[in-house]
Amino acid sequence: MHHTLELKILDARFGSEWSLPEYATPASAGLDLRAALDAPLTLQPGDTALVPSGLAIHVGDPTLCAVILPRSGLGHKHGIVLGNGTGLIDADYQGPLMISVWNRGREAFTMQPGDRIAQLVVLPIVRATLQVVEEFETSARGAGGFGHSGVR
Ligand SMILES: O=c1ccn([C@H]2C[C@H](O)[C@@H](COP(=O)(O)OP(=O)(O)OP(=O)(O)O)O2)c(=O)[nH]1
Ligand SMILES: [Mg+2]
Repeated sequence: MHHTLELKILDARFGSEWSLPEYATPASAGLDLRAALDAPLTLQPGDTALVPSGLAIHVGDPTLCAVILPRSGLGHKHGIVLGNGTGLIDADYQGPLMISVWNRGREAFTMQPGDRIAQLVVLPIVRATLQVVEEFETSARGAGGFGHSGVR
């Protein structure tokens, strides 16, 4: 599936110092987002900062959304993940794309302006109509959950 994503450049360093987000390989799902910072920013363990991406996107199509996800290497090796777990970008959002960066690790971490700190993924969305019922049709799982089937 392909979508043309409208993008506004909010930070003039894109196009000169920094390249725009791009897919690293022909089958990559994520577009890396940069920290559009004016100066290096150090996050102490446990700290969170709302970092501008320097970009705005308009997904437009209500059957799509975008999500901001951690980068694996930063998340696993340095504990740099997202303060909101996953950032959900609604298809009608047109404001600045912001990245909530959380240092869940045990050591301070410094971001430099332009560092690729998270990634953007465009996903299909099913919008549901809620239908109130008294009973559900019986399913194989029923109400079992939260590990009720054990680990082996
Ligand atoms: O990591 C994120 C998460 C959200 N957003 C923007 C896009 C999204 O469409 C909007 C609202 O996000 P969400 O609905 O998750 O936050 P909320 O706390 O419910 O705010 P609102 O009351 O504006 O919906 O904020 C970002 O820029 N970065
Ligand atoms: Mg909301």
